[in-house]
Formats: sequence, C-alpha cells, structure tokens
Amino acid sequence: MDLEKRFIASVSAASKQIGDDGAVIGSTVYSNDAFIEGTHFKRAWMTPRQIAYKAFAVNISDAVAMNAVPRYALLAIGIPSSFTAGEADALAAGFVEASAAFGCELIGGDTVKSERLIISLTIVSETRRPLRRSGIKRGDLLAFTGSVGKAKRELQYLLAGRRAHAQSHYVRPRLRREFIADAAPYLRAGMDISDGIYTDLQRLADLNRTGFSFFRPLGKSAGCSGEEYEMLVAFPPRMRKRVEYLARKHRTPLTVFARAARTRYKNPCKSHHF
Ligand SMILES: Nc1ncnc2c1ncn2[C@@H]1O[C@H](COP(=O)(O)OP(=O)(O)OP(=O)(O)O)[C@@H](O)[C@H]1O
Ligand SMILES: Cc1ncc(C[n+]2csc(CCOP(=O)(O)O)c2C)c(N)n1
Ligand SMILES: [Mg+2]
Repeated sequence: MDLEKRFIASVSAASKQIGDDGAVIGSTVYSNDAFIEGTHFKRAWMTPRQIAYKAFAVNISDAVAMNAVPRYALLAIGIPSSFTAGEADALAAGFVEASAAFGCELIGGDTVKSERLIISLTIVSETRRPLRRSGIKRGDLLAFTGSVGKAKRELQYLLAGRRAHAQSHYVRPRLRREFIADAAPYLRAGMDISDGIYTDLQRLADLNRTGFSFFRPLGKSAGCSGEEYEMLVAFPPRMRKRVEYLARKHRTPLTVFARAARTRYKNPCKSHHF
C-alpha cells in the first residue's frame, strides 16, 4: 500500500467524514486540495496567472463532485522569494479571476515565504443533495464525462520540454457543473477524476465493496490519465436514458463503460505518488 493511502487510512480514525471529495456537515461541504510546484506543476509550464487559475479550478472540481455550489475560499500560499512583483501580481490576478468565474468569494488565508510555490485552497460549498462516492449497487452503470486521455498526453508534452497551450483543458479544466447539478437526482454516486479513471475506480471498488465488469477496456492511455477533472458517475440502469438526455442537453459527452459486478478489481496503472 502506498504511503499516501496508509496515511489517510490512519487519520481516518479521527472522523467518519474522511473519504469523499468533500466533507458534508449539514448542507455545507468542506474540501481542500493542494497544488504544489514540482508535484503538480513546474513553473516553466504555465504562467503564474494560469497556475493560480488552475489551482482554483481543481479545488472547485471537488465541490462539483459533491454536487455543491462553491461559496467561499480560503487560500494558503507559499511564494518563493525569487518571484518578481509582476509575478506576484499575476498570481493574485489568477485567483481573483477564478474567484469571479466560479462565483466563490476568497475570504481569507495565509501568505508565507517558501522555497517552492505552494498553494492550498479550502472551499466551502453548499448542497441540497450531496453526491457521494458510496452508494453503488450491483448492476449500476459506470460512466465518465468528456474525453479522457488528453491530460496525460499534455503532461507528456510538457515533461518533454514543450509549452502548454493556453486553451488546453490541462491548463484550464472545464468542469461539468450544470450537468452534475441536473443529473444528481438520478445518480447513485460520483467523484471527479483526479488520479485517472482506473485509480479512481479503485477507490469506488474499495468503498463500495464491488468490482466492475467492463463493456470495453479503456486502455491505459485513457484509464491512467490523471488530472482530467471530468466526472466518474454511477447510476441504476433504469436511469440511463434520463442521464444520457441530460448529458446531451449540457453538451457533455458521456461514455457508459462498465457495470458494478461481483468481480475483483485490479488497477493496471502505475502509482505516481511518492
Ligand atoms: N491530510 C489529511 N488529513 C485529513 N484528511 C485527509 C488528508 N488527506 C486526505 N484526506 C481525506 O482523504 C480522502 C481522500 O483524499 P484524496 O486526496 O485522495 O481525495 P481526492 O479528492 O481524490 O484528491 P485529489 O484531487 O488530490 O486526487 C478525502 O476525503 C480527504 O479529505
Ligand atoms: C511535475 C509534475 N509531475 C507529475 C504530474 C502528474 N500528476 C501529479 S498529481 C496527479 C494527479 C492528482 O494528484 P493528487 O492526488 O496529488 O492531487 C498527476 C497526474 C504533474 N502534474 N506535474
Ligand atoms: Mg476529488
């Protein structure tokens, strides 16, 4: 078991809330995601403004994954002393832009000096119908939104020394807010795809004590692509037509690829962690 999973399993002793994309307390959802230079991005790949925007977007993704509307954000940031005033301004502009774009007010945080650029955001969001990772029943259909695989390709370009395209989904994830808000009543479970479909399916498998029978294999290039920020959802077969209709309504590609079944799930991807 990797170190990260082990650590999370240990701290889970502190609260039953741990384990989903966000913690639901009443109708409020709390979530946090870190975005760290060297782990999640390299400085040469994106402008400071793009880095700030993406850090915000990947955090909003967890709120969307819980079917929650983002309201407030708290930002902790470590800025390297090598940053120029212009770069610090650009970073701030990225957070201000994203805060407006997602309707999520930045109400506070903490700013420190640090060797690398580190960003941690906490999002407070509101939901009337939380979409959890648990609740999948045998026979439920599994589907993902969008087209997956592009983020991994883009990452490979970047690691090979090329520069990111400003409009790419890797730089600017497109979130499926409207589709999820409309489809939530018909979904049994959902999560956002941050580590890659196959790795995220492992979490659904463990949590729901189920395996999956695939209608067609996804292939590693799509299945092991992380940072997609598309949605992975499960719903009963009788809801299929309705969910597909809502996907079309919101121009959201939806691929039904498996059903929950009594098989043993094996994640074919290499872990990139630690
Ligand atoms: N340091 C921590 N302390 C407490 N809870 C944690 C900690 N790290 C993770 N968790 C909780 O463990 C669960 C799994 O976290 P994980 O980071 O894998 O979620 P995720 O949404 O898939 O994240 P990411 O988008 O970073 O891949 C979440 O409920 C999260 O809140
Ligand atoms: C410098 C650099 N190296 C590797 C990657 C690939 N990568 C990092 S985190 C992650 C998934 C989500 O992880 P987490 O669970 O930590 O949020 C992926 C696919 C990258 N983006 N930048
Ligand atoms: Mg998540």
